[in-house]
Amino acid sequence: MSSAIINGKEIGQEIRNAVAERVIRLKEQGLTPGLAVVLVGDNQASATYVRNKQKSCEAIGMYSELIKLPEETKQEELLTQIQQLNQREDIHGILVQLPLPKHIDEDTVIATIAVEKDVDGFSPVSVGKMMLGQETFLPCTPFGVMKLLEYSGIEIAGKHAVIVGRSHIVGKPMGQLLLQKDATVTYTHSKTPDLPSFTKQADILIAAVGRANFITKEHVKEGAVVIDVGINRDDNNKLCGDVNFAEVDGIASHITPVPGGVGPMTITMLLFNTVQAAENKLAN
Ligand SMILES: Nc1nc(=O)c2c([nH]1)NC[C@@H]1CN(c3ccc(C(=O)N[C@@H](CCC(=O)O)C(=O)O)cc3)C=[N+]21
Repeated sequence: MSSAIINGKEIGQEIRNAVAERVIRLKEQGLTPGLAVVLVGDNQASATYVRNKQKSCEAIGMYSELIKLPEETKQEELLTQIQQLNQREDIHGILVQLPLPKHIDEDTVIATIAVEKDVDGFSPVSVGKMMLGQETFLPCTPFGVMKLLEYSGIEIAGKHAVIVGRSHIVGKPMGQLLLQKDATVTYTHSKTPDLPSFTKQADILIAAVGRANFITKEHVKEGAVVIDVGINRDDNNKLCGDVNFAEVDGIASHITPVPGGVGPMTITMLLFNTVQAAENKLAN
């Protein structure tokens, strides 16, 4: 029997519809939620992502503004831009598209974003609050995965979640959010010896390694829920995840496809956070 497909496009759309309703309520009160996306340089993939984010904003009636800066932008200039966005009344969320050019220090840039506008949830204060279980913007990709699990009726408490990958923006926060829902969490990564001996124990397996088709049938226990966070290009330049879908299909109970799984949820939760930021401003 083949695995149940967790449809991120569909679940994302359902959440976006609810977010669109909140946009209407805000507009009735004279406030249009606004997202600023800062793009430095001309990375082709980044340009595509940014366009998708803007289109998604417009589709639900939000305002979005692209601040496009040249590759050779100095760090100081970028920081000044962010400080200006921090001050703006019409901008509620700020996203600085990563990666940034090598001469710019990402940590410094992200730490400059006002915490109440940090809709990516990447700033040190946001991360600290998340760790403490305090109210804050959650990073969009792990937040989106939590929504996928919730909408698919997958129980988390008491389950063994194994994370493959320890990035600041996916792996680390993903484990934290699952832990907060009472999963037992194991972190694995590129230096983990005998990876399958760990991943084979997973009730919920999160693949966030960034290597095409890296997770194969040897890694997966019968009946596991497999969440594929990867966005890679295979040898034929086709979009694919970290999981070898064809191999794992039928072993997993549930699996997310790429495209149409986690990706659309990342953008959905960005919209969600931005509307929340606007609502917070109205409340304060
Ligand atoms: N500050 C910052 N925040 C981010 O959230 C951020 C970032 N920088 N840098 C780049 C990554 C990548 N990312 C994606 C979001 C959605 C899809 C997505 O919607 N993917 C579609 C397919 C899109 C396609 O066809 O190419 C899918 O999986 O179905 C992909 C990738 C956000 N990122």
